Amino acid sequence: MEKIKVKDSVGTILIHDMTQIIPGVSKGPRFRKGHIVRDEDISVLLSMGKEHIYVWDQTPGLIHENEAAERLAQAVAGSGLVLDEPKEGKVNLTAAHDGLLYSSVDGILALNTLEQVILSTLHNHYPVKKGDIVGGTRVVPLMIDEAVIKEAEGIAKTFKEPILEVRPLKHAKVGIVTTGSEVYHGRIQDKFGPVLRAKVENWGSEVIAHTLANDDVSLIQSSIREQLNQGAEMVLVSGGMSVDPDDVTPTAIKEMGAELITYGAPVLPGAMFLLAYIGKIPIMGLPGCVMYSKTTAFDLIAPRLMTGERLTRLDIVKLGSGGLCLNCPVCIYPRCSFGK
Ligand SMILES: Nc1nc2c(c(=O)[nH]1)N[C@H]1C(S)=C(S)[C@@H](COP(=O)(O)OP(=O)(O)OC[C@H]3O[C@@H](n4cnc5c(N)ncnc54)[C@H](O)[C@@H]3O)O[C@H]1N2
Ligand code: MOO
Repeated sequence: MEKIKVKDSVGTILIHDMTQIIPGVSKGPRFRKGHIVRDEDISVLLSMGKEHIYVWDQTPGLIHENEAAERLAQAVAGSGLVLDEPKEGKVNLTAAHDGLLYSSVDGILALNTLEQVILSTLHNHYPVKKGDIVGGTRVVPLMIDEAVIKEAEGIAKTFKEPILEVRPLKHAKVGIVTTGSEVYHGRIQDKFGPVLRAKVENWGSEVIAHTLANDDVSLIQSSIREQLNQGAEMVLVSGGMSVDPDDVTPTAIKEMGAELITYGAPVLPGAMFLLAYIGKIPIMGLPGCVMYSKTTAFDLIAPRLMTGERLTRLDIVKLGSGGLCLNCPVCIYPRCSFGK
């Protein structure tokens, strides 16, 4: 590519965004691609350390960084994503709606293995709000061989699912069965139900029934059945999940003909979590920590179920790496390592 002295560049067209960084103040394009250099720009360009600029070079087979970034973004984007305009050679992918990011670890690796190709994303299963940036694409050089981008596009097509996708959480009718003799007999006030209701509503779903049940297998089972008859599409059973003789919730769920996916999850807090299905309907057993701790296994697993994903035991055991909550004085999940 031909370069010319900035001093001689008045009237030429910039072929890429030119970034100015003022430490502690700002970072961004001071001049955009396509800008026609004016007299008064020369001193600014020199102050940004640019003594030379490139002149457009139409070498066949090479494409500009902006086009490369756009094509990469299009290749990886599935539903629920918006592609921003290229800025400084980079294209951001933002969430078109609230939901959960599904990002393919293998797909991201395959693309980044190509020289000079960059795809950077949030973690798989990151909860996102509409407008959040979930990933970005760019290439390293200003002009890149189009064959590299074609290869990236080909790789993206070999994956069954999109490399990046934001899935919305579907509205679910949720039933809650709160176990525990102390609550059932009114010895203490129920503090679990309100926590679960708030989480369910925050995920855009609704609680259609809330039943208190003594620590009694058949009473817990009949409470679950009744909620299923009322149309529950997900049932949460709280308490009675650990090792005391009165902890009968797992037995109740297992013995009512549910398909047990897991009793136990490599997540702290939330190790005594249970997931089972009756037909398509997930039944979860939630240990006491789900009431006590701000974020637990429940927060990692329930939103995935609400996207319609059917989870296997392997999905649950994969949570071990990153499954340890740091118990920060103020919870900043998901901006932390939990669930990553
Ligand atoms: N030796 C062991 N101890 C504990 C284990 C273990 O494996 N071995 N597991 C621990 C873990 S992890 C958890 S989490 C807790 C609780 O598990 P549970 O689900 O069995 O909880 P409960 O025994 O039913 O209740 C614990 C505690 O919370 C109060 N509670 C329960 N439900 C309500 C409610 N609806 N409203 C208000 N308060 C409620 C209950 O009164 C108890 O004080 O066990 C660890 N221990
Ligand atoms: O299940 Mo406890 O569920 O680890 O705090």
